[in-house]
Amino acid sequence: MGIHTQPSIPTSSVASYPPLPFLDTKEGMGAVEDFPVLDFSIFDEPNGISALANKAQAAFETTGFFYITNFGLEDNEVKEQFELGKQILQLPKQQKENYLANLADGDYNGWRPAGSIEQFPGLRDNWEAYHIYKDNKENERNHPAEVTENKSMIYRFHRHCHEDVGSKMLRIIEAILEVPEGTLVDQHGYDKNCSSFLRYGKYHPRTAEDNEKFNNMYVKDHTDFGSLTFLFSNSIGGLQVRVPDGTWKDIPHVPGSLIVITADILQFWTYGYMRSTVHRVVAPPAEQQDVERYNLIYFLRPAGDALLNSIQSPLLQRLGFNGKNDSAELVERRRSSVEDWILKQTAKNWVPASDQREQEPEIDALFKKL
Ligand SMILES: O=C(O)CCC(=O)C(=O)O
Ligand SMILES: [Fe+2]
Repeated sequence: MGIHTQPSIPTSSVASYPPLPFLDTKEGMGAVEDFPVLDFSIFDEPNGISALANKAQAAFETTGFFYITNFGLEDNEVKEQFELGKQILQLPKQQKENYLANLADGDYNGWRPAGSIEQFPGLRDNWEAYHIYKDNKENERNHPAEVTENKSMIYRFHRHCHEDVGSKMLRIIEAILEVPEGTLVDQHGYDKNCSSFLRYGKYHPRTAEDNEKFNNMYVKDHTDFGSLTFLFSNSIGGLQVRVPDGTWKDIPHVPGSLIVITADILQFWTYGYMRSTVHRVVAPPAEQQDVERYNLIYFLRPAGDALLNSIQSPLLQRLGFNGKNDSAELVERRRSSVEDWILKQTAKNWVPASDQREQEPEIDALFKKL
């Protein structure tokens, strides 16, 4: 059914890079009890998938947000990736410019400079990222030596996120939806043409005065565009999730965990039963405010030619998630492909701040009449 266990990643030369500042702080962090932790070590046990499905189901109905532990990568393998990201993003600007992503066309493969988008009128964002798309022919491009020299290590990590963690998570969702094995996994074959990618990100710290000008915001409220997003938890705060009563919760660091964010495609596919997580990044707590905030994220997306049409699920039928009350706009939207949705959403990042939709990700607007 498409789940492949990858061998673990060997320690490479990257391990000798200077370590990142992994700070230990509680300030600004919420309570971990608010979100479930799925222990993947039980996945292959008899009833393991249904136990994990039972644990995840309520989260999918509310925030779409939870953690995974024991996901098959050692702490030092994850740390090695953070360090590699730091190494790439510390390269001189002129060098990174050789690897610019074709952002205007919605293509993130390569370097995305800080300040690419206007966050508030006249004010540009403070984050840059280096993106590595899947190891497929159509994604080939030039990369700095830091990438090419570590290519096999990077792609093994990439594949583990996609084919192991991603497939297991999709299998759990298939169990929740009571659909045949493979219904979702098969739409995410690693060899299919899609825009899944690994992000090495870096937020440049701002002064307290600048933070105030930006309403303390690093990344405004948004949902992610693919199916699932996996963020490797680290101790630098700032990530927040919107909960059903409309308030925001700080996301606590759970050492050794992977943070899961549900993204738009799952909301489309389930007639809105599963919620695309509304999240944002604010300036980290005071004691971390001067720290460069690195992140490491895998964005899992289905094949680009898959449709936004919903899947046939006995659970959804029983619960009445059948699209009967969908707006004409939503019905129309469902006829488009995954690639079309992702490209249109990405393009919106380039809309001037004064014309941007305030406080309401488009997925909220499309589904609010349900
Ligand atoms: O940096 C983070 O914690 C989250 C970033 C994020 O939401 C994104 O890149 O889509
Ligand atoms: Fe996000």
